[in-house]
Order: sequence, then structure tokens, then C-alpha cells
Amino acid sequence: MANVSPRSMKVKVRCPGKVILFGEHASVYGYPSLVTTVSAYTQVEIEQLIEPVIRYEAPAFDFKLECKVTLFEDVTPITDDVTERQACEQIRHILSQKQCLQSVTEESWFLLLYFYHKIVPLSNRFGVKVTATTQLWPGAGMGSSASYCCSLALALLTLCEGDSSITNVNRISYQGEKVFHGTPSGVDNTACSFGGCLMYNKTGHKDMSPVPAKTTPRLLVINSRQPHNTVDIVGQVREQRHKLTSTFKRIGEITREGEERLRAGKDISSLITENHNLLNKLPGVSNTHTDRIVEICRDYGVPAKITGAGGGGVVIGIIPTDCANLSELISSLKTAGYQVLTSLKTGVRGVEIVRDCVEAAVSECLSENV
Ligand SMILES: Nc1ncnc2c1ncn2[C@@H]1O[C@H](COP(=O)(O)OP(=O)(O)OP(=O)(O)O)[C@@H](O)[C@H]1O
Ligand SMILES: C[C@@](O)(CCO)CC(=O)[O-]
Repeated sequence: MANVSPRSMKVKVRCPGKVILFGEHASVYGYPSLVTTVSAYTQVEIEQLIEPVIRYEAPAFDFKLECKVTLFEDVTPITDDVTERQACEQIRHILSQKQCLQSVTEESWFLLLYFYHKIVPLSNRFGVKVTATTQLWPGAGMGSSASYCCSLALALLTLCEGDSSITNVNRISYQGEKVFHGTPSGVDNTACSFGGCLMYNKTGHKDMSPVPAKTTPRLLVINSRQPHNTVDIVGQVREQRHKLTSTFKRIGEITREGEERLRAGKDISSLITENHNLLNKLPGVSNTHTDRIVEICRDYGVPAKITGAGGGGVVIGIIPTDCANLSELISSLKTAGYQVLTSLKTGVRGVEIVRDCVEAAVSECLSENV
């Protein structure tokens, strides 16, 4: 990955979202999950400013915020886990005093300030203008927060010549995901960082391995339009985790079987259905909307499951190769009030620089579109 001098001014990064094919929730307790990136992107553009301010625009969330870089003058420099926690508390305190941290979307503002403080060297606190846009439905299970964390981390690291390796971007993004999700397994940031289709196991010896699927399933992605709160749902499941051991275990087995089938180019339909039925046993994960979507899909012979935390959010359907009445299915889903995406590519590359403004670095940074 090419680096760019701090005088260079502008970096644009994009990062795909993800859908979990198998294994959500069980992944929090050390079981594997099988995840793929999808071709809907978050884009973050960071421009260096002469003015010593951090200016933030997120049109998707309809807000603009600004503060002076001197805001951080008394914040502890981050050198380890302890100072990381201290610095986060101090930034939160400063923002709460200034009444800047009022709503859930302003967590994005906190995250920007936290990453700025973590990544930009104390000796070179330049001003920045950050613009974040997204094609992903936020709070829907498509990894919008992870994709935002990865984009921001890569853009800031690139602008100030930090370690912009994907491993480091992933590590930093995981810290960011903790801001949004409390105790995430790390599957979302790992998928968004490395891209492709992969098996993830947070306690595994090797926590991530690419799955070169022989035939990647064709996905229908349906938004129930019921935004969920990942932290709440993971919390509800956690409260009852002791009663759910056998469910998690079976989800883990299905995930491994799903991996084998994908590698061999075999059909995963029955496993998708079984995984959904198991997710239905977890508290708060299904609701009338997700149930209805799965039912409509099944009426048309399309196996479907909740993906991500559930409690609303998105459902994925696996479109069979011989699906004759796909357009009727899409109409039924839309008539029932849901949004549908049919042409997302899966297994696309992870976070990457789209374009930057430094001539010398352009040839190294430009990436072909997926
Ligand atoms: N492009 C963006 N610009 C600013 N903030 C963003 C952007 N994308 C995501 N976010 C932040 O991420 C939050 C969404 O995170 P949330 O965990 O609710 O959803 P998700 O990541 O889509 O869900 P899941 O983890 O189940 O996939 C938003 O509230 C916002 O703070
Ligand atoms: C619900 C969950 O399993 C997936 C969120 O995309 C939580 C996690 O693994 O961190």
C-alpha cells in the first residue's frame, strides 16, 4: 500500500460492506463465521487543511461538525491499552461538555476524533476535512460501522504516513468497532479489511482464512427497514448464552459444512434454512418483519436467513440457478414494504485507496474497480 506525504493533501478510500452467510452470534462465543464482502461501499475522503481544525461532514446522516485540533491538547497520548481507554474517556468527556455527543450517529464524530488522536502524530497535528458517504444501509447488518472504521483508518494512516498495511487497518478498526458494538467478535472489520469470502474465528489459531468459493451464491439482500441496535441484540443473546450452547454448537457445525460446500461448488440452500431456524431460537434476533421476508422468499423457492445481528436489519436469500420467478418475488417483497438489492457482487476486494491527489503516488494507489 502506498503512503503519501502529509503535505499531499487528499486521500479517498472506499470499503465494501459485508454479509454473514453463516455463523452470526455464535461467532461472539468462539465459533466460526463465514462472511463475504458485498459491492456496496462506504467512502471516506480526507483533505488536509491549512486551518488547524477537524471538519466533518456526513451527508448520509445529515450532519456537519467542527472542532479545533487543540481540542486534544490535554488528552493522554495513546501508547497502550490503558492510555487508549483513558484517552477515549477524556475525548468523550470533552465532547459531552460541548454537547457534541448527543445521538447515536454522532458516535461517528467521536470515532473520527478518537482515530485522529490515535493515528496522527502529536508533533504534526494538521487540520483535516473529512467527508464520509455510504451506499450501505446503516444499522442493518451489512457492516456499515466496520466499513466506516476501516475507511477512516486507512485514509488517516495514508495521509500521515503511518503503517497502512491491511493488518494494521484491521487492528485499528477493531478498536473502532468496540466503540459501536461493545464486544464484537471482529468478523465485520476483518471482512471489510481483507475482502473476499472468508472463515473467521476469533479464538482460532489462525483467525481468518480465505474461502475461494467455486461458485459464489447469487444473493438477494432484503432490508426489513427495521433498524436494529447490534449492541442491544448481542446483549440479549449474551444474557441467555448458557441456555444456548447447543444452538451455538450446531451453528458452528453448519458454518463449517457451509465452507466445505462453497469450496466444492455445492448448494448451500438447506444449510441457510437450518441456520435461520437456529437464529430464530435466539432472543430478539427475529421479528415479524424478518419472519415475513423469509416466508415470502420460501414461497418462491428461495431459501433465506437473517444476516448480522437481526432484530430487524437485512435478510439474505440465495437465488437458485433455475429461479424462474425472481421478478415476481422482488415485486412481492417490495409490495410488502421492503427494499431489495439483487445485483450486489460478493467477494469483492476489501478497503482500498480509490484515488489520491499526489501525482507521484497515483500510479501506485489507483486500483482497478472490482
Ligand atoms: N458512512 C458513514 N459515515 C458516518 N458514520 C457511519 C457511516 N457508516 C456507518 N456509520 C456509523 O455506524 C453506525 C451504524 O452502525 P451499526 O452497528 O448500527 O450498523 P451496522 O454496522 O450496519 O450493523 P451490523 O454491525 O449489524 O452490520 C451509524 O450509526 C454511524 O454512527
Ligand atoms: C451479531 C454478530 O455476530 C455479527 C454482527 O455483524 C456480532 C459479532 O460477531 O460481533
